Amino acid sequence: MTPPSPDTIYFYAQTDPYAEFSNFAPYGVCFEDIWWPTVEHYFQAMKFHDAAYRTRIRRCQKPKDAKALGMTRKVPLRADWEEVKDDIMYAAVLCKFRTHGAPRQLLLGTGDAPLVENAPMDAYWGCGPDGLGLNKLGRILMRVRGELAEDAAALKR
Ligand SMILES: Nc1c(N[C@@H]2O[C@H](COP(=O)(O)O)[C@@H](O)[C@H]2O)[nH]c(=O)[nH]c1=O
Repeated sequence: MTPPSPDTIYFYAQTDPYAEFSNFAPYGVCFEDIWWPTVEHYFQAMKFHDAAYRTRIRRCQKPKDAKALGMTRKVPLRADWEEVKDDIMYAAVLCKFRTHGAPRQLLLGTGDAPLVENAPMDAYWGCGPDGLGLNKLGRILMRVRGELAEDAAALKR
């Protein structure tokens, strides 16, 4: 990844600005009539075909607990996870921002600013320890921002 520009917006912890952009933020999503407390709960549960284990993840009090259950390899990971995980994340993040007005307005208000998940240990979804990670979550947020701007423009037509 190229180095960040000066107007880059970083997000990660729930105690930092733009916490609403994190998958740990308390904005639920609904898929197939089932409500998930956060994007993180949904994303972690989708790693597994085991319905009971998915439910266990959904019932976690906190997203960090959902993530911990999702990190286990005692329950088999679905075989196609690496192929489907980006699409699952995109669908969940889009659903979150279409469902909840407050984070949607915050996201639309960032204009064209680059968005980066400042995750120190994650060079896939975030920028990783050296800041040069793939930042897939930030990229998804920028794509979702474009979709939301189109939604808003269509409403005005
Ligand atoms: N925000 C945030 C994290 N980042 C989130 O972790 C998820 C990646 O999970 P996995 O693909 O299983 O490694 C993804 O949703 C990413 O945004 N991790 C944390 O431990 N704490 C946090 O506050």
